[in-house]
Amino acid sequence: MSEAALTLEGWYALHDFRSLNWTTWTAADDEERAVALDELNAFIDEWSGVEEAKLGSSAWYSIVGQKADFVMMHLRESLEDLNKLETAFNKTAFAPFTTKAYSYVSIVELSNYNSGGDNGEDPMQNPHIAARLKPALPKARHICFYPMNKKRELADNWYMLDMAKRKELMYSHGLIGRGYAGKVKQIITGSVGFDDWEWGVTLFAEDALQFKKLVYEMRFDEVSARYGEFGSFYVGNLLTSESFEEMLKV
Ligand code: VOV
Repeated sequence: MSEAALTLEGWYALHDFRSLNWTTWTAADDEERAVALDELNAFIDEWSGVEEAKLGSSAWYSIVGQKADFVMMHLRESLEDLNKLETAFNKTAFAPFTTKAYSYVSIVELSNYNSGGDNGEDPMQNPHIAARLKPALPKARHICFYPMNKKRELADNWYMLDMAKRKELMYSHGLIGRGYAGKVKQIITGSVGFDDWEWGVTLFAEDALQFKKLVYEMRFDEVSARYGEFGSFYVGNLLTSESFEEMLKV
């Protein structure tokens, strides 16, 4: 049996994708729409307190294309916290104007492929590692999310490669990624046992074109070229209360 990579886990993650029901939104009167937006803003205003208390982080982006209209990405200490958040949204007067589009449940994950090995230290006490496991989501202009698997086919089975080979392959993956330092920030969340794919990939960038450049370059790297399997891609733009209200103005 091949040796499993050791993983460190941080905050639980929920990507909550919603679509707007333009028919009911445009049919509502000004008063109904104002109440709905007030309750939505009150819900969103709570996120900054959670982030300041270092108990989680949330981000809010519009989605381009027909898969969804916006996504709320939440990182929190527990699955219960995530459950409370989606329920709190569902209770707002804004929620009836939306429909559920897609969701993804996972947990921020770091694996030991690139670490030097066990040096006796508790990795959770390392501030660099802690900051990656419990990150404040960047308020970058764009987001890109997609789920992925590592292949388990007879000829190409990631899970049957030995640790040394996987380390070697992941080293090259990391090298490509490092070429995008300062341009793309990645948050890898593990979802084995939680959702339909093995990982969620969330990328943040000021320039959306860098998503295409990075994902394309990685397609030629063996980890992705041979072993990567990908789900649907969601790409979007940073939202603020002002830009969301602007988008909803009728
Ligand atoms: C933005 C750049 C970037 C950088 C620097 C980077 C680096 C690294 C390192 C150093 C490591 C290993 C240690 C760890 O940190 O866990 C990883 C791990 C991982 N990655 Fe990555 N990755 C990037 C970016 C990046 C992208 C764009 C993708 C999607 C692949 C694609 O083809 O679309 C990806 C996937 C993953 C996955 C699924 C894992 C977990 C694999 C596992 O088997 O456990 N990743 N990744």
